[in-house]
Amino acid sequence: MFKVTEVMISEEQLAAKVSELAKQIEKDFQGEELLVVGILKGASVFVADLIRKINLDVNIDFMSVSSYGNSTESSGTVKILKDLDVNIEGKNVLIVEDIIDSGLTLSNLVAALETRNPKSLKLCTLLDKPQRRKANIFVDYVGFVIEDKFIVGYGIDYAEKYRNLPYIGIVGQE
Ligand SMILES: O=P(O)(O)OC[C@H]1O[C@H](OP(=O)(O)OP(=O)(O)O)[C@H](O)[C@@H]1O
Ligand code: HPA
Repeated sequence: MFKVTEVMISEEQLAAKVSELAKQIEKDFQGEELLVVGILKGASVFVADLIRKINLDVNIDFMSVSSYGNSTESSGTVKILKDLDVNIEGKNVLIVEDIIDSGLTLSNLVAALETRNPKSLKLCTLLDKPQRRKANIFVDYVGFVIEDKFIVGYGIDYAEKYRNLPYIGIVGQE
């Protein structure tokens, strides 16, 4: 039976990091407009907290993409299940993810969005698991670099469960 066996990142630590990331983003985009794009469903909680700490002219949108079929393929195309509502040509775009693992989702998504000619395209992730990386991507804003443990909470699921936990927990065998 799988259960959440340990807290990896507390609610307080998450809140402090979200504020810190928001301040960096605010500084980098002073005087600019910003389109924040949350990747469903995992990033929904993080993006909701993050935008409320960014004191800039911010618009938000969401995308839903399917997981890559073949995990050994790093240059495939991402299947877009829900596209952006707006045209990003000439806009500053910040993609917000909950976690980067192999990096395949994000690298394929970046390749797809670059063809639409945004003014800038930056990446933000709450969690980064570099040990599992298969695609080489540069991430502009990283919350926490974590070890290779299966985690849940704060939007992140295990079989669609635990997204509503207010902290990041480790899933283990009971
Ligand atoms: O770096 P990668 O190995 O590509 O993995 C990261 C992706 O996996 C998770 O999404 P998931 O497909 O589980 O969908 P969800 O956000 O709806 O839970 C996460 O939200 C990232 O989008
Ligand atoms: O550790 C994880 N937990 C849940 N979903 C994930 N998707 C990539 N890594 C993870």
